[in-house]
Amino acid sequence: MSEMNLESYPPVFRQQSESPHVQDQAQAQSSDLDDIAKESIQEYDPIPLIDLQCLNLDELGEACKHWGLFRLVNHGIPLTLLRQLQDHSKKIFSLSFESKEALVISSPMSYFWGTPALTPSGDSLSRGPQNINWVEGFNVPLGQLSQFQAEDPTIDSFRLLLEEYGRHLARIASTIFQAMVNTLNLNPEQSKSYLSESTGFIRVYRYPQCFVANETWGMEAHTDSSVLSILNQEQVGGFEHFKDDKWFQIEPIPDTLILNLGDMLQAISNDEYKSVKHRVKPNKYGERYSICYFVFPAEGSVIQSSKYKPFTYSDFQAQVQQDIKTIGFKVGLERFRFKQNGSG
Ligand SMILES: O=C(O)CCC(=O)C(=O)O
Ligand SMILES: [Fe+2]
Repeated sequence: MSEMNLESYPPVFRQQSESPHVQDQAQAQSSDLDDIAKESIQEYDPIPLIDLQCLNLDELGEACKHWGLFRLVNHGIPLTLLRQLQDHSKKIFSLSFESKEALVISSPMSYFWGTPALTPSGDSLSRGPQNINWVEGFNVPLGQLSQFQAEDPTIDSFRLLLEEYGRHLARIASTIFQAMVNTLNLNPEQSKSYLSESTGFIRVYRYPQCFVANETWGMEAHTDSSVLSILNQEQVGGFEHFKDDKWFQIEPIPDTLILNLGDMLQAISNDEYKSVKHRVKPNKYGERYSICYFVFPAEGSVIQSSKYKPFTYSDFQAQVQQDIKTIGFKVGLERFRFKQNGSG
């Protein structure tokens, strides 16, 4: 078992054994989890591989249509940058819980735990204790980073690494999106506003070691609201995707990226491509780290689709936030789908 630095964990995650408090929370969730766990397949699924240096549009189209995600290689991010960012993230997560809270005060970044659902300003959306997700993270709106100079050297070098990483991710997302516009035969002019680099943000996550790993989620099943999401998971796996009514694990392969299609892309593609359902399993034996990038349509850009009422990403986000607050979960695209005619 790895050594734990409990002081660095948000208090809710500090139990070293199954305390009654955690058991209560876990029991509230367990019937849901039991249902899902039964379907879970404990084997790795070889997801499609896409080479960014020689993009094959047919393979890209197939991966988007049938999988909703793929592994990206030859992405052009210097491995030293990736390592530095991973090492720096670990260092920051190992600080005490209180220091992490203090670190982001008066910065555009926010620190959160227990849920990945945040308000547009980066605060956790309040949720009941029964759906605590075993995760903590930093939310980093890339567009606001350059105006911000931190006095604290730890956070300032973190900022510089994130900015550089963000530029690479923006390049990768634009290249892939452009290729998708071609495979889908979308109007290139209209599609320009469907992906805006300035909307990009990064989430750096740590999934604390978890002693009730069979009874809770690192991150519960969801689809991303983005156009595209690009993630890097370190050695400890736990990322799973849903395909053909089954859950599959995705093997962590160092230096590769996983690209997920989000809800906005599903709408833009008239449901030709699907946003992929995924989740993260917590780990009993060690901590898991991941770095995820999300990118969205330009502010005010109206998504025109044959399947959905015209809407902007802000309309979508407002609806998601309202649903999480009122009914406890995201309904997503179904809120915007045209009603079908007839009785069928
Ligand atoms: O941590 C991961 O690997 C996935 C995170 C994720 O799915 C999300 O932030 O939407
Ligand atoms: Fe996600």
